[in-house]
Amino acid sequence: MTRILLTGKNGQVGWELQRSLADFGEVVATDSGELDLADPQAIRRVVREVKPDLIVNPAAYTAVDKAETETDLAQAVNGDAPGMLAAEALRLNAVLVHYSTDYVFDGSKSAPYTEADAPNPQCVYGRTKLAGEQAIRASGCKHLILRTSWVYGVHGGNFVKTMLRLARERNELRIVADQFGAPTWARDLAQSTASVLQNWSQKDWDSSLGGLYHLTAAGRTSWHQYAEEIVRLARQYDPALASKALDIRAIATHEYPLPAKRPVNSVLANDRIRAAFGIALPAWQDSLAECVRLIYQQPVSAVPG
Ligand SMILES: NC(=O)C1=CN([C@@H]2O[C@H](COP(=O)(O)OP(=O)(O)OC[C@H]3O[C@@H](n4cnc5c(N)ncnc54)[C@H](OP(=O)(O)O)[C@@H]3O)[C@@H](O)[C@H]2O)C=CC1
Ligand SMILES: Cc1cn([C@H]2C[C@H](O)[C@@H](COP(=O)(O)OP(=O)(O)O[C@H]3O[C@@H](C)C(=O)[C@@H](O)[C@H]3O)O2)c(=O)[nH]c1=O
Ligand SMILES: [Mg+2]
Repeated sequence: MTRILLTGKNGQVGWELQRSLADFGEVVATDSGELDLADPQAIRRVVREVKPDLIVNPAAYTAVDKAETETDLAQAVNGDAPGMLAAEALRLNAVLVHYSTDYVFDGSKSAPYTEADAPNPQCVYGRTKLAGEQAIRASGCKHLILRTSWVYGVHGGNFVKTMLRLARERNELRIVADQFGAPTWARDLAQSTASVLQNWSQKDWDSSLGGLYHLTAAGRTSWHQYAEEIVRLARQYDPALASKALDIRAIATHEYPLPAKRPVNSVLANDRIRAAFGIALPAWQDSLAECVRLIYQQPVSAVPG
């Protein structure tokens, strides 16, 4: 039986992984109280106690704007902890699965980014996430780094839930229309992580299959077009929204100033993971429709607003 140490069990992806990984092995799921990734001693102690065959690390410091000022904590969790998990994985001959972000790119490329494109992060969050990737690669442990983008889900905070709340509260939304990416459902990520592991284990963890992969929903959109689709879907389920006149205005990035700079284009090409493991995620609109349906299926108290 495979023993799996999971970090960040209450995050969007961590929550979904608790279920998806259960088919693959025995999951020891931890939150930041049980395993504080800002504490190197705790990392060593917990990994040595659990003695996993597999470490799956969706935990991260994900507050993109706050990271601009809380730089040390972001670096500890995103930049340093992955290297320590990797060093412990190497000692145990365990496999490390880690998640990274489209925000490692500067966004100046117009075509989708491949794994071979040079990262050039423009914000602290992106820089610390890149440091985490590099530490894992340098460790020599067997690993997968899955770079994804614009993650949303039923569980946890995300852009979808923010839009559902704002759509109720306001008559006008102002959303940037000049940044492009691929909104990716946490459940799709968790399920494909489990499929990749299943597939890789059947190939006896062939080292040549490890490394860096882009894994996002298919297609591309802007935050503005994404917001329009979220509201369109929500109108089917929310009587208060169904007939409400709502102006969803397209604005430019400079009209919505934020501390952290985001990439203009961060669409990721998924060819490599499809070739290696036969994995391809659905179009972003299809998964979004399913997720919005599930959000409204929750008890009323769980629906934002
Ligand atoms: N969200 C997104 O849009 C994207 C995310 N990613 C990456 O995907 C992965 C999963 O993201 P997502 O699920 O959205 O993240 P969330 O923000 O939903 O969850 C992050 C989790 O990390 C945990 N965490 C934060 N600090 C610590 C700490 N010091 N020690 C232990 N755990 C900690 C949090 O736990 P607690 O609440 O207990 O603090 C939380 O459960 C991350 O690596 C992220 O960088 C990549 C692209 C897009
Ligand atoms: C709430 C809001 C946001 N926006 C803009 C700001 C920003 O450019 C864009 C997205 O805003 P958010 O702050 O929700 O998203 P952001 O925190 O930038 O999301 C990122 O999170 C990290 C963790 C990642 O790894 C990235 O892939 C990405 O998902 O939408 C508006 O234009 N109007 C609004 O009302
Ligand atoms: Mg955010």
